[in-house]
Amino acid sequence: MAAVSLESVSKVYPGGVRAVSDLRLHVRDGELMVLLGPSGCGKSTILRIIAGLEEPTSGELWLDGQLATDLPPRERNIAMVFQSGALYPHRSIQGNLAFPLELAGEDPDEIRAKVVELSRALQIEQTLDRLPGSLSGGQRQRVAMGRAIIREPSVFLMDEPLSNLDAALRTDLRLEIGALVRGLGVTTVYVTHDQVEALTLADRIAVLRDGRLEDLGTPTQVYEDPATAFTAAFLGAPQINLLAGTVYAHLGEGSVTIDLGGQELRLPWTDPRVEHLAHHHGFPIIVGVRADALHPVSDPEEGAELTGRLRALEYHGHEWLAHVETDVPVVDRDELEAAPRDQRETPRDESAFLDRVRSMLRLGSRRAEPEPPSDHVGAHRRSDLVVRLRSGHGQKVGAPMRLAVDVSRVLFFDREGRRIDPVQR
Ligand SMILES: Nc1ncnc2c1ncn2[C@@H]1O[C@H](COP(=O)(O)OP(=O)(O)OP(=O)(O)O)[C@@H](O)[C@H]1O
Repeated sequence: MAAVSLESVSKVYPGGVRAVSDLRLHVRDGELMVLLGPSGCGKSTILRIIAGLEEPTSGELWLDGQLATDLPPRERNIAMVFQSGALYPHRSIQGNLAFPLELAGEDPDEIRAKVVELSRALQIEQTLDRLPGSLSGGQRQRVAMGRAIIREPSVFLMDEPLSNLDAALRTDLRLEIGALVRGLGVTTVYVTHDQVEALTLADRIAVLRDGRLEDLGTPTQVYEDPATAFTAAFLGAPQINLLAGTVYAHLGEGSVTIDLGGQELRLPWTDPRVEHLAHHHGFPIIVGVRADALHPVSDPEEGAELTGRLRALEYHGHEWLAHVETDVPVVDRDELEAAPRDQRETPRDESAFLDRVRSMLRLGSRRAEPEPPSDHVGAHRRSDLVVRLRSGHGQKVGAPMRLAVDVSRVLFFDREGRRIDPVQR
């Protein structure tokens, strides 16, 4: 039985903003579900609907098998922590933690015991007699979590609880939140736009885009086997390379090639993805290649190679990132935004396809190159491939670079951004 079920839930705010669209999501009992997506995709609205702070426009909410759509918030047995959990400034930390139990009329000795136990788990036992004003941001957030969880809610909701903390503290507290909610076995829905938080914390991640569920799976499923190009681009740093290609099935030769504007990748018939790719013969697709699926080599295998010129080398401490200029048309994530889904191009109508793809995913960080000079083909935008290197040793900026492509890890998406071969869930 799902502890929290949203059945076809939609939310349209007064004024017409559609924040959530036809969402079906089942959070299992004891599960830590992370809602991940860019700003404005509806994450907080979903959390507020679960808490009862917002009414869905349509659809149903079920809590522990009971229809809860119209249940008042206080009858839901749900606790919520926000970005900066507000504390009572004139009550000690002990008083803040005890407050929900005092309200519930619990025995003072039991309250004291619970407060001490929880403050130990949250590593704030030395602060119990102090006022919130004297605590660090991280300690205050620990108290806020403790206060929310002390009355043992059946569902724990967290809305970006770490976003106001510095990086080191975020890492510490992230680990502690995971340990705490798993230790207590409380069903938790955790909202963030930080992919690292999502990947490290979640049992499952629900990726949201424009109020819709884009993908749902364990961290490894959504990272390694993403259902859409949007998910692939949202998860992972550096961001996945998204290339525009065209599929050609060669029945005689027994292979499928992906034409990448002058360069090509080849898949033998033995590759299980070929069967699905062959249906797209003559059509443009999106090819996703993670930075660590590319390796500089002197003698790559035919059909698993991309060539270019090393334009820049970036030192990141634990790794180097090579920016390799190629003639491969790169799909620019900055320009990807919601595309109309009823639009259809004819095969090989690549410039229309690219225009659409550019307007499909709007997420990101990588800056587009200036418009291509005249020796570039068609309307394609030429840009860099990003390659992860363990060492920059021996690499010379400006030199030609041959890259072996780990074709088994390449992801193929149709022009709507959906995976061409079926994902495993
Ligand atoms: N009370 C409201 N009235 C009208 N529109 C709203 C209201 N609350 C949110 N919205 C809109 O609904 C959409 C979803 O907002 P929501 O806060 O749920 O997204 P989010 O993913 O949590 O964003 P963020 O990460 O920036 O907090 C946005 O377009 C937002 O402007």
